[in-house]
Amino acid sequence: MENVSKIWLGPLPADSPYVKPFRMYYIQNGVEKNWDLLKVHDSVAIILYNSTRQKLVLVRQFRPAVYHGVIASEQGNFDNVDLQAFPPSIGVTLELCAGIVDKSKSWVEIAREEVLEECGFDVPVERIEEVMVYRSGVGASGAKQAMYYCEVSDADKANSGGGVDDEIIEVVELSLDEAKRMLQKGAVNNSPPSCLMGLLWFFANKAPVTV
Ligand SMILES: O=c1ccn([C@@H]2O[C@H](COP(=O)(O)OP(=O)(O)O[C@H]3O[C@H](CO)[C@@H](O)[C@H](O)[C@H]3O)[C@@H](O)[C@H]2O)c(=O)[nH]1
Repeated sequence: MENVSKIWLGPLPADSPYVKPFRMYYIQNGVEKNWDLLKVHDSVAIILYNSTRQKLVLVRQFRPAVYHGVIASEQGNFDNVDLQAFPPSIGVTLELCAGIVDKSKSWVEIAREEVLEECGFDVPVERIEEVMVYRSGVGASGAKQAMYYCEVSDADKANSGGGVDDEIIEVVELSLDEAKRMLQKGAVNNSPPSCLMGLLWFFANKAPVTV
């Protein structure tokens, strides 16, 4: 996964299918203001719990934006990045199974497809429960994300997951203790807030009661 050998930046092409930057102007309290925005796709994310193995199912992947963010925080810019000093592994995240809403299907159907493509579980939409809907990137994109929960079992496993086309996604099973450690006070990890919130929701609402 971290077999990344060369990294460089370039200007955003105007026809990017993923990100469109623009400036919004508005008048608030009689004062003209503006705000620079990014239009990005809405998305779904799915908390997956494998009850056969009592494990949470997450995904690991190299995230260019996280790699960039880590280096920008550390060295203040992204010039002359030294791959020895900043190995690509620093841009690898642990996240909920997720996907962008870029097709005209219902959101829960898109969630079902992501569970199959990324994690290899074939479940009907009736078993996917909506948890909550929120806005991410409130400073830059305001994109909507719907979070779902689905309990799976080994019997639902249809393939090994890993994504489609040239996606490189590793399926990771976390014990509940390992997941709890991600939420401990002082924990530092690369996971997005949606993943951490999803884990908190799981522990508050779904985790098996242990005596
Ligand atoms: O610049 C880009 C952007 C996306 N892709 C492709 O598009 C896919 C989109 O992936 P998908 O699995 O549909 O969505 P995610 O990348 O998982 O991202 C969603 O899930 C994340 C975790 O919740 C959120 O942070 C994001 O905002 C949300 O879009 C990627 O894998 C790539 O194949 C590119 O090739 N280039």
